[in-house]
Amino acid sequence: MNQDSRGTVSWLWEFASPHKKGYAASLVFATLGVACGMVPYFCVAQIVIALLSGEAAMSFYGFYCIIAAGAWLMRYLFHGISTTLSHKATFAVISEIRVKLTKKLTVLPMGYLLDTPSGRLKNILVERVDSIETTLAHVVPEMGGNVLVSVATVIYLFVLDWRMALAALATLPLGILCYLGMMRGYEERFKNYVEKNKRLNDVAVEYIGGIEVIKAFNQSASSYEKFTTAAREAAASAIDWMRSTLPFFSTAMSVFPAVLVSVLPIGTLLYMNGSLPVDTFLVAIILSLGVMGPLITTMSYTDDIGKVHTIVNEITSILTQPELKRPAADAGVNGYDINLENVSFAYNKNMEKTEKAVLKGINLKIPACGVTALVGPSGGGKSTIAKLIASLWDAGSGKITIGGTNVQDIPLSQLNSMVAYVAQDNYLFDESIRENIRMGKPSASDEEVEQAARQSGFHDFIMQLEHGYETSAGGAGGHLSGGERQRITIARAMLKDAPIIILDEATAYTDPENEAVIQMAVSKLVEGKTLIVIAHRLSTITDSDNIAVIDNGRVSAQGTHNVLLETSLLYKNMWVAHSSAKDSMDTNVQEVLV
Ligand SMILES: Nc1ncnc2c1ncn2[C@@H]1O[C@H](COP(=O)(O)OP(=O)(O)OP(=O)(O)O)[C@@H](O)[C@H]1O
Repeated sequence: MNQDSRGTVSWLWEFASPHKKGYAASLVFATLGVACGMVPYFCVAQIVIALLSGEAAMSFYGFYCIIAAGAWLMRYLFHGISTTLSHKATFAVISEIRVKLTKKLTVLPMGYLLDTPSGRLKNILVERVDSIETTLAHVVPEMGGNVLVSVATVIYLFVLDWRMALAALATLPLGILCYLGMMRGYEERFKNYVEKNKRLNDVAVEYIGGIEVIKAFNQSASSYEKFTTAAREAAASAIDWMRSTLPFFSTAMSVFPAVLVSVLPIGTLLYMNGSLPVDTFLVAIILSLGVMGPLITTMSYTDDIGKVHTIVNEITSILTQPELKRPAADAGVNGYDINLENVSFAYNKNMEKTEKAVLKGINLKIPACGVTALVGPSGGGKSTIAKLIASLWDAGSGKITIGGTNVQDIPLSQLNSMVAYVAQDNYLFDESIRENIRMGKPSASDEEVEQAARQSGFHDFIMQLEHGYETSAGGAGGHLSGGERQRITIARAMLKDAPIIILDEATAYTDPENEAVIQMAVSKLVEGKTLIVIAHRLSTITDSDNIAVIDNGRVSAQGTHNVLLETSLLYKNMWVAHSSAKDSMDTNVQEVLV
């Protein structure tokens, strides 16, 4: 999945380097903190030596007690400063990563977004990005500081007496072996845990999103089972991860501090044969106890290092996805006529050149300032044409031009400002109707929003709702009917005031009476614009300047309604079928009324 061969460290550096000053300062304070934490051990060593040598002056002991207490306080002060600095930098990094990810999502082809379950994307955006916090805010400064102080103390012990230094480090190899045991297969197990949790997220989102269908078709048992299976697998992966980690971890934690097992007998032996002064012996005992604290802290971060590769891979799997390639600078566009030249396309790239392609060499001229309708059998490729014009995907071969410029040479932001695309199921956010309409033009005032709704013929309808414009549209527009949602998305597109408007079955959920009202309002509003309408109800597009019949990925005929009735058998059949369905519906209605 990851397209980039860069290593984890290189990515972490890219994320963290804008805040390197904060991390460097945090590392300095962390080192000072750990160093201060070692000072009391030195003080205790001095006090014990003085006691043994018969030192009687209380001021001597008082001095070292004050130094020890002061250093202990400073340790927490420096640690506090260090962790504040590292967290400040890390939360900025996390926010920058999230901004990068969300920006990236806007320039990725729709195919990638549709093929990736939304639970998975949410999991990466929220949980995975969050889990980078431990690595950056703790591992970098605290592990760094602890390593530096441990190494300095061990060097000091070697200077004092190399034999006692080795004795102090005697438990280290066993402890390291335990850690190596813990780290064997650690990454795979963590990866498995992450994968299983992603699956759980996917299934949970699917379960909640499809709850209506599940209930309607009495699928609760099997759907719930899918959910519980995913939950069980996620739990099992966590248990497997912990089970193979904890025994090694606990052993390491018991072995590391057991320094006296080696220091005491070896030190006593050397002291007895007269080659180790008593004060050196005592200092070695105290420092060997002191050095294990930072070493254990250092080791405890190794599992975070084991996780970070998987976490970074998850994040970069989105960041390295190939984008829709577009130039940065605005392109010159000479008008708003649209031209498709020999355009072929397949959702699955491998099928681009086969009969299974969705579009197979489409040639279509859509003049500016007019209404072009795309009609044809279901699955013929009408919506796909609209989506390629709106640059939701790139054409596989051939080219699409707007005002003579290839859409692939137009930056997405410029294209987005030129095209308003209203699909059958446009998303409404869990905000008021007013805010949902305002999304068409974020700078619009309340009056402009209401004006757009009024001009689109929706104002009265909105005012009839319980809270008027402040009525919540609900998550995914769930509080409104299909027709109501479509009216809001049309008002949103009208407010955008783009020169090219695509209505892809945008009134399919609306009843015929309201559809006629909407169409009249829309046709007034789009004067002078390029309007593309995709419709199944042929009666709604008979007045179009240009109608293209799309069948099986090809343009099978083109012309006005009357011309097509003469020249296209497919169109004529569709018209006859539509008219007779309409007639029989009208008769049924009349029969019911009688
Ligand atoms: N995201 C997608 N991934 C894979 N195949 C897709 C995708 N979207 C559409 N298709 C397929 O592409 C073909 C053309 O679909 P398209 O929606 O363009 O047809 P349409 O003419 O607009 O149909 P309808 O009138 O039913 O909306 C269909 O076979 C459809 O299954």
